[in-house]
Amino acid sequence: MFSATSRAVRIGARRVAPRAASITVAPMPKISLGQNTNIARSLSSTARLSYATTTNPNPPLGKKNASNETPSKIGLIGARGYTGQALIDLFNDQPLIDLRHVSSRELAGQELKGYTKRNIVYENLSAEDVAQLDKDGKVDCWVMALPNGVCLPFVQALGQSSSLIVDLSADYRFDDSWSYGLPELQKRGTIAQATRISNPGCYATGSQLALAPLLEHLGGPVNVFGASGYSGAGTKPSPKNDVNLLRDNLIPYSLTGHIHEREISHQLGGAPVAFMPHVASWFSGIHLTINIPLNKTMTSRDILQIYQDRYAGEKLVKIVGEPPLVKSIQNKHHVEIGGFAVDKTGKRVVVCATIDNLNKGAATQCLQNMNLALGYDEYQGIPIE
Ligand SMILES: NC(=O)C1=CN([C@@H]2O[C@H](COP(=O)(O)OP(=O)(O)OC[C@H]3O[C@@H](n4cnc5c(N)ncnc54)[C@H](OP(=O)(O)O)[C@@H]3O)[C@@H](O)[C@H]2O)C=CC1
Ligand SMILES: CC(=O)N[C@@H](CCC(=O)OP(=O)(O)O)C(=O)O
Repeated sequence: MFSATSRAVRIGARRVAPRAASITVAPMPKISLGQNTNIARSLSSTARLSYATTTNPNPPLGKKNASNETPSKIGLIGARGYTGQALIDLFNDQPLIDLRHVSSRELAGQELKGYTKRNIVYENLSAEDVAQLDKDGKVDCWVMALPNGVCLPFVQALGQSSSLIVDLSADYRFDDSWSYGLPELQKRGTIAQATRISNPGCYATGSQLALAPLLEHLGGPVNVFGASGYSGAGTKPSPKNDVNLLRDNLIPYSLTGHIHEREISHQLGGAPVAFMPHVASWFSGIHLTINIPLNKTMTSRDILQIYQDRYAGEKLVKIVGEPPLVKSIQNKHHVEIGGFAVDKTGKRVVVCATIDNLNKGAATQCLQNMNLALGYDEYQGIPIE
C-alpha cells in the first residue's frame, strides 16, 4: 500500500506534490466583464446604488487589536498532518508565536523539522498530558489539527481553561458556545474576545466568501460545484488521496449532504445550498463554480462592484474580473473571486472562487483567528500578495 504521508515533499516553506501526473490546463478564453449578459446596461445610477453595498461592514481591526507584544506559547495536536505542517510553516514566520509542543503518535521522539525558532521533539500527548501542561502554564493556546470526531477528549480535559483553543475539524462548527472564525464575515471583535474558536471548512470558506455579497439578492437555491486537490482528504490513505486512481481522473463524492453544504447554509442564515464536491489529481487548491439565481435583474458590472465594495480593505480576498484559476492559488494565502457571468435574463449569475485548502482553507485562517484572539495584528506572519 502506498503511503500518503510521503506524498507531500516540503521544500522550505513550500509544499510540493509528488509528480503523479502531468496535467495540461487548457488556456482559458478571455471573458470580458458583461460579455455574458444581454440585460440592459441602462439601469440608472440610483437603481444601481439600491443594491450596491457601499462599504465593507466588517473591516479589519488593524492596530486596534494589535496591542499585545508578548509571545504566546502554542501546543499543536495533530502536527504530522497536512494542516499541521502548513501551520508549522506559518508559525515559524510569526515572531509572537512560540511553538512549544507538537503532538503526533507516528512521529513521537523525532525532531521537528522546518521550525527554526527552537528545537522541538514530537511527543505523543494524551488528553491528560495536555491538561497537565495547560495547568502548569506551559501553553497559552492549543491548536487541534485532528480528524473529525477525535478532539473531544482533549477539549474535555482542558475543561474551563482560559487558554485559547482553535479547532480545525468540523466538530464545533455548529456549536453556539464556540466562535466560528471566518474573520472577513464574522464580527472580528467577537473572534478577538473568544477562547474557543472553530475554524471553518475549506470549501465552506471559499463558498461563503463567494456568496455573502449577494445574499440579499438570492432568488432561489444556490448550486456549488467544487473540485479539490487531494490534500483535502488528509494523509490517511483512501480512494480520495490515491494518486493512481486520481491520475487523469475526477472523483465525485458526497454528492448530497456533505457537511460543508450544511455549514455554508447554516452560516448564511439558512440560504438553500446544494454542494457537489469532487477530488482531483492536483495536490492543493480548490476551484468552486457557483450558480446563483437572482431575485432581480442585475448586470455583471454591478455585481462586480458589489463584491469590490464588500471586500474593500480585505487583504486575503481578491476580486478579479476573469474566472480565477486553481493553478494560481496553490501555496497562496488569499481567496480569489471572479467570473460574474450573468445570463441573458439578468437573473442568474455564475461566480467562481479559488482557495488553497491548506492555507486560507485551514492554516492561514487558523493563524488569522489566533492573531485576533491573542491580541496581535490579524495578518502578522501571513504572506500578503
Ligand atoms: N486537509 C485540508 O485541506 C483541510 C482539513 N481540515 C480539517 O483539519 C483537520 C486535520 O486535517 P488534515 O491535516 O488534512 O489531516 P491529516 O490526516 O493529514 O492529519 C491528521 C493528524 O491527526 C493525527 N491523528 C489522526 N488520528 C488521530 C487520533 N485518533 N488521535 C490523535 N491524533 C490523531 C495524525 O497524526 P498521528 O497519526 O501521527 O498521530 C495527524 O497529525 C481535519 O479535521 C480536517 O477535516 C480543514 C480544512 C482543510
Ligand atoms: C477532498 C476532501 O476530501 N476534502 C475534505 C474537506 C476538508 C475539510 O475542510 O474538512 P473538514 O470540514 O472535515 O474540516 C472533505 O470533503 O471532507
